Amino acid sequence: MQKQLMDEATKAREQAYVPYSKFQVGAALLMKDGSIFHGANIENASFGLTNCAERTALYKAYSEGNREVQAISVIADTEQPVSPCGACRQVMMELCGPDVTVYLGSINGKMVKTTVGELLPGAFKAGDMNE
Ligand SMILES: O=c1ccn([C@H]2C[C@H](O)[C@@H](CO)O2)c(=O)[nH]1
Ligand SMILES: [Zn+2]
Repeated sequence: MQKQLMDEATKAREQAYVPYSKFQVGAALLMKDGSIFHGANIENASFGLTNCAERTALYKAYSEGNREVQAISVIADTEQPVSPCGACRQVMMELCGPDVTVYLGSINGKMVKTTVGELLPGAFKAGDMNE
């Protein structure tokens, strides 16, 4: 299962639009109904507008009306398994919750299995806001 989901993320990575960093990242979501969503990083000349692979995949799934994420995989050309940025960790927490499995990989074959909660302990949540 994890190998298959990593393969899906590897496929997604090919669609990265990365004229600035040349750093391709792919993500894949396995939904509870068995369907797969793909995401790649999409950069912009205004660098801050860049969207990471993880958020691309999550926004695609939500936009298509599928909110039931079972597992996430992310892959890039890194020495160690790729580490999602803070923004993606925050979005994963809100859209998936802490218990969803996350597979982080490198194209060199290294992989770690973690969870959204482990990636963002002490996350800020909607319930933290006072009325
Ligand atoms: O987990 C990560 C880390 C980085 N990036 C992208 C953002 C940018 O396009 C490039 C360099 O930061 O990699 C992702 O998509 N996901
Ligand atoms: Zn990110």
